[in-house]
Amino acid sequence: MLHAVPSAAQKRAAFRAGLDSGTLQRFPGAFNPLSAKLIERRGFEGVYISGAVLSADLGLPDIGLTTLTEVAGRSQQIARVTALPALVDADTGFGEPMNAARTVQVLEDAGVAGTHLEDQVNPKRCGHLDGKDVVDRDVAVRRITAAVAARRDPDFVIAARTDAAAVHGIDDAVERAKAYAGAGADLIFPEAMRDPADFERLRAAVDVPILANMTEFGKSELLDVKTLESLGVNIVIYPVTLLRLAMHAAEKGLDAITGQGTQAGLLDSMQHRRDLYELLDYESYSTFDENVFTFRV
Ligand SMILES: C[C@](O)(C(=O)O)[C@H](CC(=O)O)C(=O)O
Ligand SMILES: [Mg+2]
Repeated sequence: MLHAVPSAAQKRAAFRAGLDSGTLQRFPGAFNPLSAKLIERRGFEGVYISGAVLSADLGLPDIGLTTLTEVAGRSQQIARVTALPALVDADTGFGEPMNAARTVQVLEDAGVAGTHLEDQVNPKRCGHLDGKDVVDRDVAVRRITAAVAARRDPDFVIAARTDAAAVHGIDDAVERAKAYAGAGADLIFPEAMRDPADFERLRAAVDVPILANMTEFGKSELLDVKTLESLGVNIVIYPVTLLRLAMHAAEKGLDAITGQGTQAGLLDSMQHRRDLYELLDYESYSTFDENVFTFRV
C-alpha cells in the first residue's frame, strides 16, 4: 500500500543478481507508475523508464529537451510503487562529466536500480533516427568514469550505451563497448543493433552483461526471448511498446465515440474497473482506514 515494500538497496541487489543469473531479464517500458504495477503483476523482472516515452508523454519529441529534474521526478514516482528494479534512461547524462556525476546521484536518490548514459552528442536524438552523431570515445569514457566515481551505492547499475554502430559501424561500437567496460560500466547497451550477428560481435568483445533494445519500427530486427538468450544477452528492454499499444487503443476508442456515438461496443477491450481496483489494491486502503478510525489509546 502507498509504496512498494522492498527498499531501493534490495531492488538494486535483485537487479545485480538478475544480470548475473544467466536468465534474460525482461524490462518493458512503464509509461507511468500504474503501468509499472501491471508489469510487476504480470511477472516481469524489471521496469524500464524510457526517455522517448517521457518526452512523448510531455508532448515532446525525443531530442534531448527533457531535464534531469523531470527524469528524476518520473523515476521516483515509478520506483516507489513497484517492487521491481527500475532502469532509467539518462540520455547523455545532461552535460559534461560533472553533470553525469550529479545525474547518477540524483537518480540514486530517486530510488531506481540503475541508469544508462549514451555517447551521443548533445542534443541527442532517438537512437533509431538518421543524422545522429557521437562524441569521441575519450569524451564518452570520461562521462562513464565520472558516473561510476559518483555512485554511492556500489550496487547501483551504471550502463554505458553506445550509438556508434549506426554512425561509424559495428567495429567502432565494439571498440567503444570495450573502453566503456574498462572505465567501469556494469552493463553495455549497444544501440541500433541490426541483427543477431551484431549481438554476437558485442557478446564476444566484452565480459560484462549486455542489453538488447527491442524497440519497434526502428533499425533493429525484433528478436524473441529465446534468440536473445541464446545470443548471451542479459537484459532486454521493450521501451515504447506499452505506450504504442495504449495510444493505439486510445485512437480506436476516440474513433468509436466519434463514429458510433458511444464507447459501449468497446467494453471488452477495456481494463475492467474491478481489475483496476485490484491492481491499485483498494482493499488495503479501506482496511487501513478502518483501523485508523477504530484506533483507541
Ligand atoms: C531506448 C530509447 O532510448 C528510449 O528512450 O526509450 C529509444 C527508444 C525509441 O525511440 O524507440 C531509443 O532507442 O533511442
Ligand atoms: Mg532514450
